[in-house]
Amino acid sequence: MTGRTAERLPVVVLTGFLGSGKTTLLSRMLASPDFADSAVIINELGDVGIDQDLVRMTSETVMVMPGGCVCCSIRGDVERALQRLFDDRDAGRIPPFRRLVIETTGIADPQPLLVTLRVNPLAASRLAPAMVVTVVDGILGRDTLATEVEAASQVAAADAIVVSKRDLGQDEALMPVLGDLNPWAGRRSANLLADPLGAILDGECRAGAFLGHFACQPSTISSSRHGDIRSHCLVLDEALDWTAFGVWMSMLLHRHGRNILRVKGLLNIEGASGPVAFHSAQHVVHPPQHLTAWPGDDRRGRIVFIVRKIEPALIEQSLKLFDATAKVTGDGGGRGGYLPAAAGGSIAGRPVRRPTAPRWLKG
Ligand SMILES: Nc1nc2c(ncn2[C@@H]2O[C@H](COP(=O)(O)OP(=O)(O)OP(=O)(O)O)[C@@H](O)[C@H]2O)c(=O)[nH]1
Repeated sequence: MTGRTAERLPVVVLTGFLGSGKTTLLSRMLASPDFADSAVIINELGDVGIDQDLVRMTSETVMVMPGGCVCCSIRGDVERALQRLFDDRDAGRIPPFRRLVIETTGIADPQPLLVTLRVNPLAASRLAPAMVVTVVDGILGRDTLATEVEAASQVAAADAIVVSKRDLGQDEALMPVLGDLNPWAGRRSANLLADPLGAILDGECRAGAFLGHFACQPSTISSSRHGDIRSHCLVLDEALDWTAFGVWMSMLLHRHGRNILRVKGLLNIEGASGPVAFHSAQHVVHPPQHLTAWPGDDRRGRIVFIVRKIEPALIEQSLKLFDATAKVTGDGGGRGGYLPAAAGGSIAGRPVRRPTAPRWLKG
């Protein structure tokens, strides 16, 4: 090994379909001494990122590439991001880092990124061959693999596959499917919220053990692949009524189900002292997390939607209308009917007054 090769930094590409658990795993990694001194590049769909706000709490060197998908429209941005990271590091403008983690968007085919990392001169000279860790949703994974070509490509590219959400009751038929798709990758079943990191990422995956991994295939992707999928970020100046939001979200998922690929929000809820993190992937709504503090000075709520075949403006209009109606109706307004708790959604968990739903939301 030459002196130059010895300086090449390990790089992990963290991929996985929307909502599978990439950011959860990334946050765990960055909190671990094994991954101290990591620089992070996060590629998020949409103009306003949520992930980086959460991840920035655990790492100082986070670079975000919003607004496109790393596998198609912004490949040049990867090269620029790398250049800037190394320039800033060499000039002492950011803390020195000894490894790099790149989190792709949930709908990225990672192959073009891997090609870029191999052929870009800066990457080729400063980075070791990438190690690909693919997170597969333990509940939705099999369905997603059957319908989303990018999800299959993510699994195919993996050196290590982490199957998340074991605690929620994983689909037992998923592992054999993953084995068929990629017999070479190590596979782990995990509860990303609770398992020790060492159990999630076995020895092969840990920092420092990345050299000599795999050769990737040339890309065949075209940018039109994501034609039906759009992301949209809502920034909400005013605090939301939690009950109205829960009812609205339940109706939205009930009505538009599989075409709501992902919802992620940092919500400013009336009466709450900190933000509430909200996640759903397709029809699965995760329990909201009450955070103690906002990641920065901006206290406005923001919700990112990744949808297929839906006009994002309609979502925005209907939420605003719904929330406004809830506020006008108020507790004693008496204009709305009562929803049973089940229809009101597990979020609210109590009977709620239903504001008038826009026709677009009705089934
Ligand atoms: N119970 C449980 N929840 C999990 C697990 N892994 C992830 N989650 C939850 O799943 C939701 C989505 O996780 P994220 O880490 O944001 O998923 P992601 O892959 O980064 O999503 P995108 O950025 O949209 O692609 C969050 O509410 C997590 O807390 C797990 O193993 N168990």
